[in-house]
Amino acid sequence: MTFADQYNIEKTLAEGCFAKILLCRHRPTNTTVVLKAVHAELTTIKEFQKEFHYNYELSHHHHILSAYAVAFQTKDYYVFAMEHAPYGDLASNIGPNGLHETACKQIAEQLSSALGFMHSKNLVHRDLKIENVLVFTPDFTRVKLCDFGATTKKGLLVHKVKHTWTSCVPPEQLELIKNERFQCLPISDSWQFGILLYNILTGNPPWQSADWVKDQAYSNFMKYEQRKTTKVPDSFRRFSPRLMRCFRKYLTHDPEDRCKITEVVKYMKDRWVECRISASKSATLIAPHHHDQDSCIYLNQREGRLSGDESKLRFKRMMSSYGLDIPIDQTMVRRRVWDWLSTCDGNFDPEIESLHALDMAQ
Ligand SMILES: Nc1ncnc2c1ncn2[C@@H]1O[C@H](COP(=O)(O)OP(=O)(O)OP(=O)(O)O)[C@@H](O)[C@H]1O
Repeated sequence: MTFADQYNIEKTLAEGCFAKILLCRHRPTNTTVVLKAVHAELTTIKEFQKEFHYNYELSHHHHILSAYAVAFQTKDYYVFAMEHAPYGDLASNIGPNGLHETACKQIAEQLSSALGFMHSKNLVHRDLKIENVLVFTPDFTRVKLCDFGATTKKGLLVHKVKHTWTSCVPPEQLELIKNERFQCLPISDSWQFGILLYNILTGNPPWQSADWVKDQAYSNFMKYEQRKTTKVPDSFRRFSPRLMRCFRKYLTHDPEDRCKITEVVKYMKDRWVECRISASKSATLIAPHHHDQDSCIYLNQREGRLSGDESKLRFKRMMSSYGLDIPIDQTMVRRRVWDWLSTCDGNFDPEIESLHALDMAQ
């Protein structure tokens, strides 16, 4: 058939090398659907049927994208229909500094449930990344796993997934030579889950590739994970010891030691991100006693990407959003910030902290 027989194409949501994702209105039922149109030249009908079949059969899980019982072929495409995710994918929802801890916990819980369900059916997703998680509510209380193009039965021999980020490839697969096949196992999803968790918490993957020879960030983490050093890698220093324990289990270099996908549920009641103020060399760790995580601020972040002027501007904007408008009475500001910080932590000692950030506002 042709698209025009039954569908009005309203928008192209995404277009990759292999497929187009189209937002459409199905005229006979007047419903909005998304059509995944896979280039017939670039895939086999068997591969298309496999993706559609897995997606459709897994659809009844609350956190797996629903595919409808609709598949057809046009001149150029194999097509199947699915529900529309109104807020797009996770990649387009994460800012440069990642998401709030509460949102990350919700996402982690939902995805571990979806992947745990797949693993219970002896299926491995194999392409878990932020682009393959769709958002249904703006507060992330409903997200769903999508793209079952690489999904494979546990134990089958497979090639590496093509067209994915190197940061998502588990170390045991990086080490393979070209075209070498390996056994498909659920622990590769566990690895990708660990990477995704870091990615949503910080806005970036933890390293470029899990190659301990070429990638310093990975090599640092691997030494820590294998207890060759107690030094927490810089890029993980914002996390609590409990979350570090969890990361160690997901991102273990040796696949045999890697945890099951659902391990993360054991860490839901723990604090994940610690509140650090690294304004001076004697940076104090401030762990608020209450659970209002919005009160966590990172002043003068080590990884800060802003130039001095941008930081000043941003800081001024932040102060004015708290009612401290410019021109600022610095003594007054300092006193109010001290007061606020001491309510966060009884141990806070204003003598020790220089709060360099305040000087930036001057
Ligand atoms: N049902 C949907 N609702 C809204 N957006 C969607 C939907 N399905 C897919 N998308 C968007 O389209 C993008 C690509 O979808 P999908 O991963 O299924 O295609 P793909 O060609 O297999 O991609 P790739 O091979 O690059 O992983 C998603 O990252 C998402 O942004």
